[in-house]
Amino acid sequence: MALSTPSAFAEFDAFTAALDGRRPALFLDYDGTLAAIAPRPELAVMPDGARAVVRRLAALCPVAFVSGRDLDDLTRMVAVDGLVYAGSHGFDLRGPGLRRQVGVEYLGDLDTAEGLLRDRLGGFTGVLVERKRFAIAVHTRQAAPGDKPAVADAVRTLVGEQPRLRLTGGKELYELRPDLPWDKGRAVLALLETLGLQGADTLPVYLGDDETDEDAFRALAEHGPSGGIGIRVMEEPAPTAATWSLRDPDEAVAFLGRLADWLAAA
Ligand SMILES: O=P(O)(O)OC[C@H]1O[C@H](O[C@H]2O[C@H](CO)[C@@H](O)[C@H](O)[C@H]2O)[C@H](O)[C@@H](O)[C@@H]1O
Repeated sequence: MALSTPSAFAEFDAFTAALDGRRPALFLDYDGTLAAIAPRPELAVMPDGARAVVRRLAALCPVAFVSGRDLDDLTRMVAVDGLVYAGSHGFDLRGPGLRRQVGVEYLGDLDTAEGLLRDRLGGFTGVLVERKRFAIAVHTRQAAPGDKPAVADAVRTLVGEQPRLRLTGGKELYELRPDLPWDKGRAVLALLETLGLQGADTLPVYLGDDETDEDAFRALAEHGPSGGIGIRVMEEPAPTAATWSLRDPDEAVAFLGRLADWLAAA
């Protein structure tokens, strides 16, 4: 686990040298990576400038979004046609000629858990239960600080009662998802295979900011002969399996713009 990683923006020439003549296949996280963190999910809007850069890049190399958001929500927020989108942390995939859902047999478990969470957490002001097709997020960003330990206890108790689901974390949230060996990393590897991007001429590059993105960084670090590059978006150095970093979503957009210029000139 690296603690300090070079900036892919400040050291852009070194970053492009690491591509080693290969075309990047870009995998982009949404919240905290291209959209700044906001008080509520619907307020985390991707700037038009970011959308324009994504459109430019999509004409130059493969681009996919991989997010914890619900697939339809993610697709609506990004609003760029023709891309591959993976929602619910990679359980729900859609793109041109592509449709795959992992864990359909867990939808009933998620429905049950959602009902119980809404019942048990309804008394906590500011706690938001967000249902995605293949995951449930419990947001505590707007909760009273004094309520947060009780919310955490309630979530953990419920997960203990639902052995077919597992708990993951994130920025001011708890998430329940099918207890399957599937995550953003496995979804990215599956996409590389499905989209025919495993050739020696392509290098996967994943941008993300959160603990669920670490699954993708690890998967790419361990990925076959061609490997892959992880870029963690983070304001402070933190342990990460990524090998490069960017400071915040603004810098991520600036980096992607520079990458688009570089690819267009190449
Ligand atoms: O995989 P991502 O695209 O990074 O999605 C992870 C979660 O992002 C959203 O929650 C986070 O962003 C919210 C808006 O900025 C913020 O209010 C919240 O505290 C963050 O945890 C989204 O709502 C979740 O469904 C995603 O799983």
